[in-house]
Amino acid sequence: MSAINEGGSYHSTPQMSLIEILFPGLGMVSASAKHLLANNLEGYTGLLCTFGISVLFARYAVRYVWEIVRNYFTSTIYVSYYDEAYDMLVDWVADQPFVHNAHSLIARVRSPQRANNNQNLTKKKPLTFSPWDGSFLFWYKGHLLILHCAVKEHREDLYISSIGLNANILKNLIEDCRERYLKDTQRKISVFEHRDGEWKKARLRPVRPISTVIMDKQVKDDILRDVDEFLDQNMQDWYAERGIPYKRGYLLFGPPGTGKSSFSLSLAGKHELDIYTLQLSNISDSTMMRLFAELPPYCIVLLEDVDTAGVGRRDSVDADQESESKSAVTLSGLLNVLDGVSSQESRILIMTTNHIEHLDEALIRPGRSDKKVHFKLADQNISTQLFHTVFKQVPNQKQCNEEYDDDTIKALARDFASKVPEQVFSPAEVLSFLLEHKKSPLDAVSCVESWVANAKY
Ligand SMILES: Nc1ncnc2c1ncn2[C@@H]1O[C@H](COP(=O)(O)OP(=O)(O)OP(=O)(O)O)[C@@H](O)[C@H]1O
Repeated sequence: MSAINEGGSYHSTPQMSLIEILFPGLGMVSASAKHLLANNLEGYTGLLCTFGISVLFARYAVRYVWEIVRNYFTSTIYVSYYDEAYDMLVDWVADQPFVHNAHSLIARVRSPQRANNNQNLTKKKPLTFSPWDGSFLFWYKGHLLILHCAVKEHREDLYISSIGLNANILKNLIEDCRERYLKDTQRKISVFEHRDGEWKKARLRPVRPISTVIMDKQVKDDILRDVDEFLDQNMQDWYAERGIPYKRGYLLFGPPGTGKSSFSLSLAGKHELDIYTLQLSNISDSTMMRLFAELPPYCIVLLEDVDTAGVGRRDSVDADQESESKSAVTLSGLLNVLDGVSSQESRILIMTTNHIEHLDEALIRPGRSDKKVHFKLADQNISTQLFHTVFKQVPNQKQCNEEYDDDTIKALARDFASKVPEQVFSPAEVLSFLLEHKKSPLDAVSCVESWVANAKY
């Protein structure tokens, strides 16, 4: 251990050594102070120097003591930005009184989906503030806690610490955040996307009743029964006893706007499952493998438009090109991940495509796509049901449509559907037309022929 003597050289003393052990660097600071004063820096200059050095040292000492306290006398829970616990904690923190006194904050526009049920969202683009980049003290159930926000490359990780070596109060807090978050997100589906090679919750979508996705009744009943059966409580054991991997895959195919994505979201809502969506065109095989390995049990993995992701038929893909591809998923990479050990069990895979004919046989064989569901353009039945969806009599809206009783609506629906040519328009197109005339079913019927003529011919 060294200090500076009057001549500027270094020497060691036992006292200094002890101080240096407790506060590394203090010896240097105090020797420098002595040195300055010994050189006859008098009056205010000397005082100012001493004061400055003391302040510097005090800050250093406080930080040092704090590090010791933090490491040996506190408990800490770390919450990663990429984990859903982060969303739970941030939502809770944003509503805490200590946020008002925080000196470093981040402002976010809170989307209506993320707002609490009891929050007034009449204001356009409501703002929410949360602490950012710093440490913040607050009280929780009589305990003094510290929230530390550590910003790294535009993202922040959170740490909460309490005094004492028992982390129970911190666990209680996270559990409270979780309960509150689940209450706020009831009847909503969490949609996860990949960001920086990790899953991150991107949005909450309101649950859409499966009855509002209009398709052939038999086809719908068949797939719903299949999913119900797969998710049955005893099914995992059933699969395990027979050594069959517990996973199920569906391929939804058909023209754009026929309800493939809507059906997937409704299915997730019906079974209270989260959806993990992957855009295969902008990730590599290794990233995809890691993401699949990190999937939680019981979720839906949605691979949309698989035909556009460069995983088309093997005969149309240059073998060299496939093996060299480092930035996009390859067909063999995808097949490996769907079958491999890293692929999470107890998950439902849904692939959607507009062009089933562009997909390799290997991708759509049973085991990877256990059921293939054809989503069709609107036929008479679909057009009739869409008409009912838009003009159905809702009790508290009856006064708007009181001149139309159920029988009249039925008759108008039949009339409307007979004027829409079969297998020409997608349900999305028919729905869009009906919404333009949502105030008047009569208008919808009288305008449909000219719409058909203008739209397609
Ligand atoms: N069968 C349907 N029943 C009810 N609504 C539908 C149906 N098909 C489409 N729609 C409506 O049209 C819109 C687009 O549908 P959706 O995105 O589900 O189609 P998609 O088949 O997934 O299209 P794409 O192949 O382009 O992804 C949705 O808002 C949905 O409400």
